[in-house]
Amino acid sequence: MKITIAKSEKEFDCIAAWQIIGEILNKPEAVIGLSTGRTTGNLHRMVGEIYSCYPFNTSAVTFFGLDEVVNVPREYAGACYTMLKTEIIDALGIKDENFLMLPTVSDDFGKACRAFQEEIAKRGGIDLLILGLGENGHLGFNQPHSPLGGDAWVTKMNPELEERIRRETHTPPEKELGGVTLGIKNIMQARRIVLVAKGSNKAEAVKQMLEGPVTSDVPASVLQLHPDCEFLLDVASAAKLSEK
Ligand SMILES: N[C@@H]1[C@@H](O)[C@H](O)[C@@H](COP(=O)(O)O)O[C@@H]1O
Repeated sequence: MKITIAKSEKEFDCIAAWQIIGEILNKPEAVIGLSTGRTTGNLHRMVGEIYSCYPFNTSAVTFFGLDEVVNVPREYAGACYTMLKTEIIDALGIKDENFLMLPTVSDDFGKACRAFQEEIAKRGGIDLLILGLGENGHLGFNQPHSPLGGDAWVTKMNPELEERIRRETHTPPEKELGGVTLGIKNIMQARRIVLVAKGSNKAEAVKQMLEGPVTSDVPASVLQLHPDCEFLLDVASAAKLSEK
C-alpha cells in the first residue's frame, strides 16, 4: 500500500496530473477513468495546462467518467459529463468517441450500464482509475452498504448532494434523482488506481479506509485489497492516520 502525503495543493495536483500524463506517455491507447468533484477539478485543469505548454499525443487515449448524475440534463454544470468536458476533455482535444460516459437520462439504465462496461472491456479494460473519496467512504456513487462485488448500477446519492442538485436544476420533489456508477467490482478490476483525498472533512473517511476493517460500511476500505493502489492525500486528510 503506497501512501503519499502532498505538502501543498500544488504538489497534490501536480502528482496526480503526472499520473495521468505518465500513463498516456507510457501507453498512448490507455483507458483512463476520472472522478468529478472539488478534489479533482484543479488536477484536471493542470493536465490541460501542461498539455498546452508541452503537447503530447492524445489521439488514441480513452477517457471515461466513473459515475454520473441521473435525471438531469447532461449540459447541467454539475453533471459529470459537463464537468469533465470543461475541466480536461476539451483541453486535451479528446474526440467524442474516446470520451465514454454513463447517460444522465435513459429508458433502460441496466442496458446502458452493461453497454458502458462492455465498451470499456472492448478497449482492453481500465489502465488507470483516479478515484475521489466521499466523506462517508463512498466511491463513485457506491454508498455505504453497496455490494462489494457489484457491477455498474443506478443507486442513490448522499442527501446533501441530492439537495444541492435539486436546487440548482429546479428538479421537483416528485422527480427522483440518483447516481449511476461503475460498481465496486468494476473499480477493483482497474489495473492501477490512484485514490485522491484532500481536506479535513475527509480525515475520518481516510482513517477508516486505510486503518479500519475491509467492510461495505466503508466502500473505499476495499482498496486495501487492490494490488496496485496509491493513496494521494494532503496533510489535512491524513491527519487522523496513526502511522504516517
Ligand atoms: N459522485 C462523486 C464522486 O465521484 C466523488 O469522488 C465524490 C467526492 O467529491 P469531492 O471531491 O467534491 O469531495 O463526490 C461525489 O459523490
